Amino acid sequence: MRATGAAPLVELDGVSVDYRWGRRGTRRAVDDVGFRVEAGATLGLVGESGSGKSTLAKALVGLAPVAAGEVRLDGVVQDPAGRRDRGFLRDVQYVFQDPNSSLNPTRTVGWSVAEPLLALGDRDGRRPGADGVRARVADILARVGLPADAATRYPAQFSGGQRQRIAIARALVVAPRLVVCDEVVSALDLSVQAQVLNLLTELQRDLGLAYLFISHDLGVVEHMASQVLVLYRGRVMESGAAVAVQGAPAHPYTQALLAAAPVADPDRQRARREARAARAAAVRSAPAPLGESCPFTHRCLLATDVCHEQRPALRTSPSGTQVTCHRTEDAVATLPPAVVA
Ligand SMILES: Nc1ncnc2c1ncn2[C@@H]1O[C@H](COP(=O)(O)OP(=O)(O)OP(=O)(O)O)[C@@H](O)[C@H]1O
Repeated sequence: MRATGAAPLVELDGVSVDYRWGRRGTRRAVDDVGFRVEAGATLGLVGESGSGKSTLAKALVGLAPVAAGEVRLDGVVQDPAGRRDRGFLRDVQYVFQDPNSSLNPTRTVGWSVAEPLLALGDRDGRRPGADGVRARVADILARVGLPADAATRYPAQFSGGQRQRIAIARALVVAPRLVVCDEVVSALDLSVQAQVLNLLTELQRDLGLAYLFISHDLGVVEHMASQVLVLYRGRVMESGAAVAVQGAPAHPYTQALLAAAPVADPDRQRARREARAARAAAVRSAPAPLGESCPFTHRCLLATDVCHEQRPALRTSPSGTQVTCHRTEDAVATLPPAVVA
């Protein structure tokens, strides 16, 4: 492991993740993606289901193995196989879409919130005594807006929004510096979503937290993040300041996401047909690799031969974002007024 000077809090550089596919094959879920998150800042990760958002975040925290590239915390390169030391696990916490995945239904809320503190200890590596743990749990539950007696009750006695607050408290009890928020409001009603988003904003202001904020909804991401990274099929489509990506999207995929227009996906239809054929032959094989083309080609109204033949490099778009698109000049020129406004 090595440290580099004046490093960002978290940095991923050219990260790829492969999952096992069939007996011997692998499937690339994230392909050469990089980003950085500075202390106290929020980076939004956006893309439709299956675009690799969670996989990328899991590569950060060591839950998905890194096949290529580097994950760094404070400039220190992390183990590609996923081992993380206690310091990392305190510094970087993960909140999932479903709070039930981190809350034990048979244990009190106080127990679930205290557990990471007991497992990881304080910053000095020591476990606080019983009184210290109780005080910390009470403080953190109050911070997330739960009543004082919440610690003695069970998860089932709370609403979905309150359970997500408990999951956030559980992440915060070890005083992390960055919290991965993975679709944390997707399962909540709209009014409860707004309350939880406001809570996250307040916590960031009060505690100086950084967030990696994951959502399929560009509107929600823009509300939370100053910087945005748009993923599709494991690759970066566009990145930049949230206002620029939202206000003048320079990639046809970002434009489609914003317009929320249902776009036919021949890629998926083809993949389904191939899967059916493979099942029929009782042979499992990896899907055709993306190869040297733009992965959005088959859904893109602007695609030409070059899009099928050459993988677009990351470059600056006319609207100032970073984009991987051969046709970005035309994409920006043809922005519908509703998107530009
Ligand atoms: N453990 C796994 N083994 C094999 N393939 C996986 C695994 N986890 C995810 N994948 C595949 O990797 C790709 C990216 O999945 P990922 O969950 O990262 O996407 P996502 O953008 O977070 O989508 P969602 O919002 O639906 O979770 C998908 O094709 C998915 O099927």
